[in-house]
Amino acid sequence: MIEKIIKEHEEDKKSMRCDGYLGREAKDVLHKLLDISDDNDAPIKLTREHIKAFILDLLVAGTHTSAITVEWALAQLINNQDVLEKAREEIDKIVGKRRLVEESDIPNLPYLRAIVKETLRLHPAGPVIIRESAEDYTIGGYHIPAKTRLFVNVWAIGRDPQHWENPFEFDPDRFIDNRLSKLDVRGQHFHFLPFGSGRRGCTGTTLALQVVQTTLAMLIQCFDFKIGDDTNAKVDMKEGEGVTLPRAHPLNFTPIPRLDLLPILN
Ligand code: HEM
Repeated sequence: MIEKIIKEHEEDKKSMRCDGYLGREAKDVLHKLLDISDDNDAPIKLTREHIKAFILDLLVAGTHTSAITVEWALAQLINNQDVLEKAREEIDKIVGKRRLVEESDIPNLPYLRAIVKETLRLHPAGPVIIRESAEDYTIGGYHIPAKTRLFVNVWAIGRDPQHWENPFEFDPDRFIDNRLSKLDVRGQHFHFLPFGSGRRGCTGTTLALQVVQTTLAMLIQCFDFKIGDDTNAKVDMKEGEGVTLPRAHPLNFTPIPRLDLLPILN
């Protein structure tokens, strides 16, 4: 599949179909990688293998993780209707009902951002991060020899009662109205590491946040969510198995439009 996409991009390049070649379409990241690989003066020679590995990395690391985070967030919102209502009020007040939420609205939607943080705390799509000790070290009374494989349980840290009040409650307000409001997702606070930390931390954090926050905001803005016929039905929150902490069961619900979508989409 990736070979086919690369070949199509090479054709674009030959027929000068995109921006910088002829000015019609913008170049995407693959066009730019091909440009670099054709550049004989580049400090590092980018091979086809490098390009394939890079694209695969983005697909593997970037798609399922973001999709699962949106799915867990929706499940939590369906089970916590008061939180859903509050998020909807915020979006209706800041964005209104005549246009869709856009990425540029996100800085003005603190409660929505808190919902995503709270989702990442309880359901980190990277539940375990892995390191190797560079040298001998003693920490917390444990001696760790050099070259030991270390597993950091991000999932358990996010639920640790020593760091979180009512850790099992889905409570986005914890990130708004107390000392946790400054708590960031980018690995500066070691009791909250949804994107890891340090030089091997997630390179896609900014993109992931934009995608997850905007997607979730649009869903909240446009739909009510109904499970079966019982208005009080709750979503089963059982976790499944897998490196990205998927749900045990797919999230099945009926989206009920709450806005007149056609004029908005037009
Ligand atoms: C909600 C979505 C995402 C979550 C929760 C997430 C989480 C993580 C975590 C926990 C790590 C390991 C960090 C560490 O070991 O310190 C990681 C690594 C990585 N992520 Fe993400 N990620 C997400 C989305 C993305 C996206 C959208 C991309 C790119 C398109 C991406 C690209 C990567 C890459 C390339 C690495 C490996 C970095 C390295 O080893 O140097 N991730 N991610």
